[in-house]
Amino acid sequence: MTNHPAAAEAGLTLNDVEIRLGTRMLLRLSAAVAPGTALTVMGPSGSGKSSLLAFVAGFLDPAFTASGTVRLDGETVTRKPPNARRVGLLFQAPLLFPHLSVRGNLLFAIPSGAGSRQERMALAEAALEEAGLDGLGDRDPAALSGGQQARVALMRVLLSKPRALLLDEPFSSLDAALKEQMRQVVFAKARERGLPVLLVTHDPEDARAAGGRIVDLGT
Ligand SMILES: Nc1ncnc2c1ncn2[C@@H]1O[C@H](COP(=O)(O)OP(=O)(O)OP(=O)(O)O)[C@@H](O)[C@H]1O
Repeated sequence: MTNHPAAAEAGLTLNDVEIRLGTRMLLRLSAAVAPGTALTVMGPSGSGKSSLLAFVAGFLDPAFTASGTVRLDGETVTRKPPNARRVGLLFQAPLLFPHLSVRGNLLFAIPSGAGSRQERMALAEAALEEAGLDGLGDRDPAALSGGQQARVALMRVLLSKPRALLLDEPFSSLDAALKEQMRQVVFAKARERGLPVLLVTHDPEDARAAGGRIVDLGT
């Protein structure tokens, strides 16, 4: 059997990533995040956590200078535009489109070319069911609870078939019980789908739930 180099490098790889703001070195990081595992990045406010996610996703503000490489499943994407990278982002707020129904939000995420309209509808329905949201497809996102909105946001990002999940304080707006529930759901689904996760958080409980390595930019 041939040992294909790309296969040996499944997941998200950061090589010698350096991000500077003017003359200030914000961060230096090399890491390999295997499919279904997580890397948690912690550190004080202003240490560059969100900038790291922006660099990996391809939309780092030009105020920063960055070097190093980002690889996804062996493909170097450092110079590719965000849409060609196929990474999925989840932020503190669910950021659902308010003018689309819940189903519309899910359909919007499905890559073009993912089958007929009927097949796409079936994917959206399956996602609603998987998230325990059956029967809520016609609602406006604003008519859902915070926990339900968070689950729509998660299913929307998973339907986009990302090669990695980038999470920026994804649970911080949820109350304690929901927070724990969403942690379980998000990391279980990432493991199930074999997605590498890059998590930025202030909360050690998020890091615990994610498992895997923790990098502290403050030390
Ligand atoms: N567009 C920008 N132009 C100039 N400076 C910026 C810009 N965005 C962020 N910064 C600065 O860059 C530094 C790193 O910001 P970043 O948001 O990456 O930190 P962070 O660790 O995610 O912080 P927090 O935990 O508060 O979200 C901060 O000093 C911030 O003020």
